[in-house]
Amino acid sequence: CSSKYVLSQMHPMWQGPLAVPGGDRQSPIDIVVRKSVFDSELKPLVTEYNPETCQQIWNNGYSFLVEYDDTTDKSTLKGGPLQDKFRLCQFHFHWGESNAWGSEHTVDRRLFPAELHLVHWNSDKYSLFEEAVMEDNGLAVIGVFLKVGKRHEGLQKLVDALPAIRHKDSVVEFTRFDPACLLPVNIDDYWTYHGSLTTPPLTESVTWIVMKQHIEVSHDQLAVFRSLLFTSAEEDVQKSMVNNFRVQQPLCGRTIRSSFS
Ligand SMILES: NS(=O)(=O)c1ncc[nH]1
Ligand SMILES: [Zn+2]
Repeated sequence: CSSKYVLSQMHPMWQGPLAVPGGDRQSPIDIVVRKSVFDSELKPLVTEYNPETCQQIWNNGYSFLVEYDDTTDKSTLKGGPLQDKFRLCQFHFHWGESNAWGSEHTVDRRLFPAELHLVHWNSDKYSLFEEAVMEDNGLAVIGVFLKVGKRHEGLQKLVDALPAIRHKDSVVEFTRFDPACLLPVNIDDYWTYHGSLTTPPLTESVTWIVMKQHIEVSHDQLAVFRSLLFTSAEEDVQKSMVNNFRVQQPLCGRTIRSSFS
């Protein structure tokens, strides 16, 4: 599936090139439900997250990341489509300037106001994220759609920390946060496919696991996400951190499997 470089004026460079030369398993994509294939061999996902491994929250100039200590197998993911054990290293979100869009993946073209990504790397095969990120089976990212509705009590601790990291490269200590509280009630129903990171280095090393069930956050909670800035404190022009999602990529004949029929 050949790809061409097309850089539009409005294309923010943080997204990296719109297309990766020779990339035939890029993300994000639209999940066409009726074209997904039920795979009865897919197992339930097993997450074992230890809140004690939560370390900091920071603004990296395109999203905010909650980072975990991944020097030991304390917060892990296994099962589902995965053969190995994966270690949680961080989670972050993508969102829009309005509630009408913001997610990276879509379901039958349906957009959600935001999407959570929990990023894990294969600690059975590799010893560092930086190593795993270059390998086919190196990463596993859980995607969870966010809808605007009732306030998410577990998210509020994170929302309250955001004003302290408004600018790019700001970081604050953030501890004892259990990312399991951000997962939907039902994590047995998901779609899975082989894809890539959606931000640089865009490497094709991700087993994507996109949850069918969304979580709800309040309008006000999402508004605080939008109060973050892409820009550092020194820059003259401050740009609000919104629409930090990548454009969708060609499926290139890939099959999306579902864990449910
Ligand atoms: N958005 S993503 O989860 O594909 C990602 N994680 C790290 C870099 N990019
Ligand atoms: Zn992401």
